[in-house]
Amino acid sequence: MFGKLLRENNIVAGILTIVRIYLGWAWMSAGWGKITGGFDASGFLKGAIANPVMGPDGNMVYSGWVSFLESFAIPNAGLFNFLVAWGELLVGLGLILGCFTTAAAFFALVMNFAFMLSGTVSHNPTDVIMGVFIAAAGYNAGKFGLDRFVLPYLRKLVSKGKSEAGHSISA
Ligand SMILES: COC1=C(OC)C(=O)C(C/C=C(\C)CC/C=C(\C)CC/C=C(\C)CC/C=C(\C)CC/C=C(\C)CC/C=C(\C)CC/C=C(\C)CC/C=C(\C)CC/C=C(\C)CCC=C(C)C)=C(C)C1=O
Repeated sequence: MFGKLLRENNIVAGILTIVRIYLGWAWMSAGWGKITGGFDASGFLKGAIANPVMGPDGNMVYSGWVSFLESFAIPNAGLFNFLVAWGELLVGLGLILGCFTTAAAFFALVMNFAFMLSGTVSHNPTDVIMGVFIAAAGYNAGKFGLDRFVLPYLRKLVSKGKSEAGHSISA
């Protein structure tokens, strides 16, 4: 019942539009700041490895993640500087405009979890709460946005492609 309300109700769509724009603005300005300010994640990554998240027993909780940072993220810091800065900007734009909203919310969550696993709390948990509602609402979160036009257009394009493929097979 709650799922249906989230995914179909117009008032919920209106509330999610406000949440989307608020969250999108935060992502977009963070990304824009990184792109224009020259961003280097390597200091943060080294810090995350030196001070990993510890459990109550004094052991590392996310040792697999720390290995990933050490063996893949640090040697490819240039790639992550690009991915994080532009990812933040695009996710922000997508959420503000309501364009590919579900995909934008999904990638926002990927980044929130990457930051939290690296030991930063900041406003990641509240971003996650907003992101989960936006992603769970699917089309309804972008109903008052570009998704209203973009998704039906893409659906038409795909079904046209499918029927053309069908013709060529049967011909
Ligand atoms: C509070 O948090 C925090 C931050 O701060 C927000 C931070 O920084 C940081 C600091 C961060 C660092 C120092 C980096 C740390 C690095 C790591 C931990 C390494 C590991 C990192 C990762 C694994 C993350 C990697 C990044 C990923 C996966 C993100 C990738 C993102 C994308 C590819 C973008 C996806 C976006 C989508 C899908 C939305 C796209 C939609 C748009 C752009 C809309 C555009 C629309 C238009 C332009 C309009 C045009 C219209 C169109 C197209 C439609 C046409 C219409 C028709 C009808 C045809 C921390 C810690 C933090 O704790």
